[in-house]
Amino acid sequence: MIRCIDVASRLGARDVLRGVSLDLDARSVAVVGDNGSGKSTFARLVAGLIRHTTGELRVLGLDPDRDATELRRRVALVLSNPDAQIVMPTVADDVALSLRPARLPRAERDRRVATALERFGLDGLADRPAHDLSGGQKQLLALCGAFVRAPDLVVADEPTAFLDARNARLVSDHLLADAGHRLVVVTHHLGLARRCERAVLFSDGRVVASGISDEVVDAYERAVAC
Ligand SMILES: Nc1ncnc2c1ncn2[C@@H]1O[C@H](COP(=O)(O)OP(=O)(O)OP(=O)(O)O)[C@@H](O)[C@H]1O
Repeated sequence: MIRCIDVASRLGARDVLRGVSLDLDARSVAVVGDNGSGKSTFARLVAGLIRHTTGELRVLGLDPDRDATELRRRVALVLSNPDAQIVMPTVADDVALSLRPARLPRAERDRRVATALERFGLDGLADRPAHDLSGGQKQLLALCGAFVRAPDLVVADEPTAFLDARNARLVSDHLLADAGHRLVVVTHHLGLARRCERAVLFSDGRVVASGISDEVVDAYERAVAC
């Protein structure tokens, strides 16, 4: 799913990621580490939002430099702040916006939006103003907008950050569901990280551990306890 060979990312005057080499072929990968360790930068690289400076990167076999359009079509990004992702006035219109690039016939677009809203329990809220939703409902709306496109890879950056335990569980269940997509999730929620197949631990812009998620999270917890 993701292959990095000695990848570096320089943002402004800073080398934010350095010497990142990874070969990840799991259905779900958690990205963990301290604040400022480079997790979000890694997520943005994988989603094609920013370019790496040196090294070789492949995501779903695609080269983000050469295949940027294809990468954006196949990868959906979900951020921790759902307000930042709401563009359209109503819930249904906001989800439909994600399908605009697909140029579907109106009936097909409406059908897919309705199915997605139902899947995320938002079908009763289709005509509500999107900004009036609760924090948890907005995060579900952001997920809905990502999943309606049937992406091959979902990259989620702290998707449970503002959620209560119930909604965090709901969002995690949707992200981890076996629905034909792969997942890369940046999270400080180590329970969610442990539910992923693999995990990567970042420290100061470098990968310091990668492998079975329980083992990587154990290593992180030991490092934090020191
Ligand atoms: N556009 C930028 N220009 C310069 N420095 C940046 C930029 N974006 C991020 N950084 C720096 O890169 C480092 C890593 O940031 P990043 O957001 O990837 O960390 P993170 O591990 O996701 O942190 P957190 O857990 O706090 O969200 C930080 O020191 C940050 O200040």
